Amino acid sequence: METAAAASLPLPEAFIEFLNQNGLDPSIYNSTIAQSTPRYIRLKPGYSDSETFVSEIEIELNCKLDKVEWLPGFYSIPPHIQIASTESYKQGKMYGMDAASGAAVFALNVSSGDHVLDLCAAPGAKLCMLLDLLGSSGSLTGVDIAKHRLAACRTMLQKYALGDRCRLFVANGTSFSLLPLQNCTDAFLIEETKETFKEWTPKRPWKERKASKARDGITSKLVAGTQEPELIFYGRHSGVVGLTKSELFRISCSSDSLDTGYDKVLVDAECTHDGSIKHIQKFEDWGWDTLERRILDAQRTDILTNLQLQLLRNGFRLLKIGGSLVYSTCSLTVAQNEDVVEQFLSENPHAGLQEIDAAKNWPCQSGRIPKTLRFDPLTSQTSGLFIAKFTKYAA
Ligand SMILES: C[S@@+](CC[C@H](N)C(=O)[O-])C[C@H]1O[C@@H](n2cnc3c(N)ncnc32)[C@H](O)[C@@H]1O
Repeated sequence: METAAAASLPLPEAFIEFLNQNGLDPSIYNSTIAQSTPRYIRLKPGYSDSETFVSEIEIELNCKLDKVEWLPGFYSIPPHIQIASTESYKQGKMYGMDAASGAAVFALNVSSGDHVLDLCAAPGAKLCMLLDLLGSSGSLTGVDIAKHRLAACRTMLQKYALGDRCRLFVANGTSFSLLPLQNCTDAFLIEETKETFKEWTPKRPWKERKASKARDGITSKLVAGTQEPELIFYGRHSGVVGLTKSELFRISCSSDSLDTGYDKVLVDAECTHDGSIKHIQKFEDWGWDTLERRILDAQRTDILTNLQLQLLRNGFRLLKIGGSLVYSTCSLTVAQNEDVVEQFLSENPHAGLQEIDAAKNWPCQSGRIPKTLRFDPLTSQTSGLFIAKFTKYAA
């Protein structure tokens, strides 16, 4: 039956077989669904409940904003509406962000004062939302292995003056070990003779730029985790200002019996992006053979699932006892989601899945493991996303 329905879709047979193997309905990749799925925008807190502001945006976009009742601050707009040229977007009062992605951030339950780690942070849509939820206390540490992507994230933080409590590291998330600064700063006596971090400025001395350029060449060799994380941005209240370099890097987690750590960790892992219909549709232009290489190749999937598991393990290692970790991917395959969760739980007796309370009103379904969630594009009217939330019972 499924294959017959799928035959009418412009998808290669190998992809349809892949979907069937993963228990996915090929009809979700129907171009009609892609065209009818709305776009979502997130309004900055302080603006999201202002009727005047909503009306202003409606005039700017020349369309009606429909409030997403199940997700605070989110509105849907017709899929063809472009937001990038509007003043509200340019001023950082409105962001383009899929509602399912917003749900992954919301699931983390970030509150003011939390120390949050975003282990796969670039290009930063979720990081910006995390910072908005954090408000004026706590801290956020963003990590990504791709320097150019994290640099784009930094540009956004600077442009919208969002990064006051944030620091960004180019580093391998599978081995990143730096703890939030609040745990150790009190213990330091900052010696005046040592060079300390001054307030961040994009204009760095020539000597520093040269050193950074030399490091760029080796960023791609971060894989084995031997490379020191590279701090590419820090805000005035991120805890970095006033520390020496050795102090910054000493605050690291070296033992497995960690009783301090981050209150909240987001692992929005690298994946095949097959849950995004818009992404899959791009292969019509890129060529279906590219899709076979990037999504269907078993060897690549093995490498990816291994990476996802390692990111989850390390994120959990850096989580404090009683803290929460959200693992999310925009893949709908079991291998990158439930299998990773199952494997992780089997090796971590101190990890448990947590119910996502807010999800009772969300348009999603349970994953194959109870308490995990799947946003399926067909029923949720969002992009596809998998979410699992863990807590740490002991070190
Ligand atoms: C799904 S994207 C993250 C999207 C991001 N959370 C956002 O909301 O904009 C996955 C990210 O993981 C990063 N990544 C891949 N391998 C990594 C690793 N070993 N350590 C840290 N980041 C990694 C990629 O560079 C990519 O930016």
